[in-house]
Amino acid sequence: MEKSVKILITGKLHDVALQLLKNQPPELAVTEPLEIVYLPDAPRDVILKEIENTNVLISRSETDVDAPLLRAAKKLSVVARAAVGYGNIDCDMATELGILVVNTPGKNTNSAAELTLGLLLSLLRKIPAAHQSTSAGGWNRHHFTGIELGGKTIGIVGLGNVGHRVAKFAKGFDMRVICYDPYISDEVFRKNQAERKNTLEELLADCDILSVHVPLNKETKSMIREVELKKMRKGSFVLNAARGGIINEKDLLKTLHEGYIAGAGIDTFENEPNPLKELISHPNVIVSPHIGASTLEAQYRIGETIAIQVLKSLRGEIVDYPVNLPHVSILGSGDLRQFSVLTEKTSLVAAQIFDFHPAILKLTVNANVNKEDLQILKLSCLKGFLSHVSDEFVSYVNAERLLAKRGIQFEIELKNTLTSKNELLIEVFGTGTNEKISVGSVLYDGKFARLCSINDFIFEIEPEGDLIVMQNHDRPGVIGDVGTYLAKNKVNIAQFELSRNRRGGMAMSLIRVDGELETKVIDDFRKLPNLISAKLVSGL
Ligand SMILES: NC(=O)C1=CN([C@@H]2O[C@H](COP(=O)(O)OP(=O)(O)OC[C@H]3O[C@@H](n4cnc5c(N)ncnc54)[C@H](O)[C@@H]3O)[C@@H](O)[C@H]2O)C=CC1
Ligand SMILES: O=C(O)CCC(=O)C(=O)O
Repeated sequence: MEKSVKILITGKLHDVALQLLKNQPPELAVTEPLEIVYLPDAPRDVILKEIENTNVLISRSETDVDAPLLRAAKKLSVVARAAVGYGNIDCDMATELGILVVNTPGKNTNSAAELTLGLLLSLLRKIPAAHQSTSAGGWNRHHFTGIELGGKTIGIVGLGNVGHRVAKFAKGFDMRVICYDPYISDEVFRKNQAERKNTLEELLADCDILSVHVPLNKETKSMIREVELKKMRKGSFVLNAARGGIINEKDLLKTLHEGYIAGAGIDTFENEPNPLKELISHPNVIVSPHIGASTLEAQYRIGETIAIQVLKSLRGEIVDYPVNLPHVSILGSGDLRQFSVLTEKTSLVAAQIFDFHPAILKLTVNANVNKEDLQILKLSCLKGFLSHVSDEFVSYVNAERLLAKRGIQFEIELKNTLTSKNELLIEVFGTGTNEKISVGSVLYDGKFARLCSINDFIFEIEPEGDLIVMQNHDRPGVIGDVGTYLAKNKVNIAQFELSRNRRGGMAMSLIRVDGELETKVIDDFRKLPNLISAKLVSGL
C-alpha cells in the first residue's frame, strides 16, 4: 500500500488551506496521498498522542510546539506556523531534529495594523463603554467625551510589516509618527514618513501614544517596564497588539492604578488564554482575545500560503518562508531555484554511483552567484547526497549536522568564468588514491537542466526519472543488446547517450527510462555481454 503523509492541524484554518491540500494544483502536487487530521480545538494530551506518527504539523498560537512535543513526534519533518510570531515553537530543538519550521510573514499585517488602530480609536473615543451604556438604555453623551487622534504623536517601536502599516494609517489621521527601530535603514523611515528616534528613551519622552510592534524575544521581553512607562508624559496611552510581555503587565497595571498611564489597548497577553484579571477588567483598558490576525482576508492569505509552504516542503522544494534555515537569508527564486534543484539532483546521482567510503564531498560552482546563493547550493548538494547515503531523515535544516556526524568533509569552490550558463561539478573523494568520482551538470537559460559529465565521459541528458549508468567495452553490438533486452522487459528508453574515452576503449552510457525499473530487470541487465557495470540512479 502507498505510504500516506499525515498532516495534523491544531488551529483553526481557512478552508482554502484544506482545499489546496486536498486538491493540489499540478505544479504543487505531491506523490503520496495526504491524510489530513483537522483538530482545531484539541487539548494537549490528544495532540501529544496524534503527533507521534504525524509528518507535518500546522498550528496557530494556541499550540505550544515545545521540546516534549517535538520529541514525541517521531516522523515530523515540518512545523508550519499559520501566523508570523513563532515564539511558541522551540526552533532550536526543531533544527536539532531536522524539522523545518515555516511561517507566513506579511499575510496578516494589514489585519493586525487595522486592529491596532481599532483599539486606539476605541480607547480614545471610549467606544466600547459608550456602546455598553447606550445598548443598556442609557444616553450619557457627556460621559463619553474622548480625545482626537489628529495632532497627537504616536511612538511606534518596531517599524516592520505591522509597524509601518500602523504608521501609514496614523498619518491618515493626521498624527505625527515617530519610530524606534535600530535594525531598519533610514530609507524605510523616509518612505514611511516616520521620524527616526535613535533611542527608546527619546521616543518615550516624545509621544502621546506608544504602540509596540516587535517580536517577543530576549531583547524585547519587558522592554517597557514601569521606568520606561514613566518616561512617557503623564496621561499617555499604550497599545500592544504584538506579543504579551513586551510591555510588562504588572508594571502597566501599577501605572494605570496610579493614573500615570491614562489607558491601554491590548490584544496580546503574557498568559493566554488566561490573562491577568485586574488588567483586563481595569476601566481604562480595552482588550481583545488575540484577534489581530482574525479576519477573513488575513486567514485566507495565511491558509493559502501555509498550504503552499507545506506542499513545497513535501515536494522537497525550497520554501518561501523558512524560519530555521539560519544562514539562508534570501531564498531561491528563478535561476537560483532551478540551479539548486539541479545541484540536489546532481548530488543524488553522485551518491548513487560511487562505491567507496566517502571522505570529502566537493561542490564546484561556475556561475554568477553570491554568497547567500552558495549557501543554498551547499544545502542542496548536502541534501541530495545524504538522502541517498543516510538512513536518517534529511532536510535542508539538518543536512550540515548529518554530514558532520558522518565525518565527511565538505568543500565548496566558486569560479566566475561563465556568464550565460550555470555549471556545477560534484566530486566525491574516498581515502584511497583512485577513489574519486565526479558528476557535472549545467543549467542553460535558467531552465534547461542537463547532466553533462560523469568522470571523463561527456553527455547531455535530462536529470529526470530513472537512469541506468552503464560502463562497457567499446565493442559492436552492445547498444543492440541493451535495446533488445529493455524492450523485452517492456522498458521504454526515453533518452540514450553514449560516450567513450577512445575508439575500442571504454564507454559509458546513460539510459533514461520511462517509469520505475524493477530490481530484477536491472539485476539481469548487468549480465549482458561486454558490460563492466550498470548502476541504477533513481529519484531524480
Ligand atoms: N495580534 C496579532 O494577532 C498579531 C501579532 N503580530 C505580532 O506583531 C509583531 C510584529 O509583527 P511584524 O511586523 O509582522 O514583524 P516584523 O518582523 O515585520 O517587524 C518587527 C520589527 O521589529 C524590529 N525590532 C526587532 N527588535 C527590536 C528592538 N529590540 N527594538 C526595536 N525594534 C525592534 C525589527 O527590526 C522589525 O522591523 C510580532 O510580534 C508579531 O508576532 C503580528 C500579526 C498578528
Ligand atoms: O492568529 C494567530 O494564530 C496568531 C497571529 C499572530 O499573533 C501572529 O501572526 O504573530
